[in-house]
Amino acid sequence: MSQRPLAISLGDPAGIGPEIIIAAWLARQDRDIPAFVVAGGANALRKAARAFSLDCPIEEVTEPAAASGVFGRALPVLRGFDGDYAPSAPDPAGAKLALQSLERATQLATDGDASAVVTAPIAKGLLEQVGFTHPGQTEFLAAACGLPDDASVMMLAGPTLRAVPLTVHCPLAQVAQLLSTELIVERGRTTANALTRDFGIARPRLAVTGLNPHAGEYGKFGHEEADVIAPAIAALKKEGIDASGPYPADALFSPHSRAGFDVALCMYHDQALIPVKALDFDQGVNVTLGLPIIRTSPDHGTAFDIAGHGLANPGAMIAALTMAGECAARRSLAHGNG
Ligand SMILES: NC(=O)C1=CN([C@@H]2O[C@H](COP(=O)(O)OP(=O)(O)OC[C@H]3O[C@@H](n4cnc5c(N)ncnc54)[C@H](O)[C@@H]3O)[C@@H](O)[C@H]2O)C=CC1
Ligand SMILES: NCC(=O)COP(=O)(O)O
Repeated sequence: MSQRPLAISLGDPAGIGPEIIIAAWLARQDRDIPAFVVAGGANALRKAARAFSLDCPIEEVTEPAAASGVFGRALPVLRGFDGDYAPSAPDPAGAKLALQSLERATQLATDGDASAVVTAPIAKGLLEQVGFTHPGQTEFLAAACGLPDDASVMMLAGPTLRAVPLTVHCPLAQVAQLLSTELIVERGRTTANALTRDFGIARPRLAVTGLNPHAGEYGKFGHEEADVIAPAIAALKKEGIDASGPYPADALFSPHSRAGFDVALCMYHDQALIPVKALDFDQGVNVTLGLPIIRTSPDHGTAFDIAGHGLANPGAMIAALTMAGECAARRSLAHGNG
């Protein structure tokens, strides 16, 4: 296992980020969670621990390398910037802290000082108000790695199902125009490579959904399956990738069908995220594929409605930390650092 810590961004301090980070630290021994360091926000985390009367000492560190030594006795937090803890009351100051933390945690990974970045939830609309210009963190991370926004691919992964939305944060009305054979081939290729590199699946099986009801019903309910999706599947197969479909999306997530693939490539956000969250909400991980760095995140959002109430389940954050650690170990082994 790599000795470098995982870097966690705080997320929006008005959301459930602080409480699930603290809960994950408290579970570190029981759940065998790799050492992590939070990028900034020591005051906010200290106040959150106090608000829940949790025994979570916060220790500020100046270097990420110090985090692994601290992790057993205290939650290590990188010194540098801070803010307040006001659960359920999002404001621009909190959004600014969330952005600073995201930028710093990402930099730790791109500089090689952290083995992966794990992001706590942010509210994209609020972040935009303080200068965030990307649709989401998935695209921000690609840019931080010096790649075009569309180089990164979002995958939602739980114990039961993995699913990739091929189009993500866009109006549903634009999905059909945004889909192209090239986009499906590129994202399918990135997904297949990442499942091999980071998840150890030698020959991943990709099941591709249709866009329309009944995958178009022989053209009666739409033509994207024949015009755009089937040619992409043929091109992926030609590259030696085990892709099949297009399948009617309504039946693809049944237990019978799930046994036959490693990942579903879905045409739009909700087609992919609804089944993963319905099946695995408290263990669902959002993982970014196609980058030189590893990034995971819990599948859920800021949950402003329950922040500060002690209702947040830390399971998805713990799963994100565990998955990041496993992917980092796999990359480290592949580089001969085992
Ligand atoms: N990875 C990220 O940074 C993500 C951020 N978001 C952002 O979060 C904000 C709120 O989005 P919503 O659609 O309301 O989704 P949400 O996931 O924040 O909340 C949906 C529902 O699930 C509940 N919930 C969420 N996480 C929970 C947990 N760990 N334990 C117990 N209950 C939980 C909430 O209380 C709420 O009722 C948006 O601004 C969105 O941009 C949404 C998804 C992912
Ligand atoms: N619905 C997933 C989501 O909003 C997470 O997006 P990102 O910030 O990880 O790109």
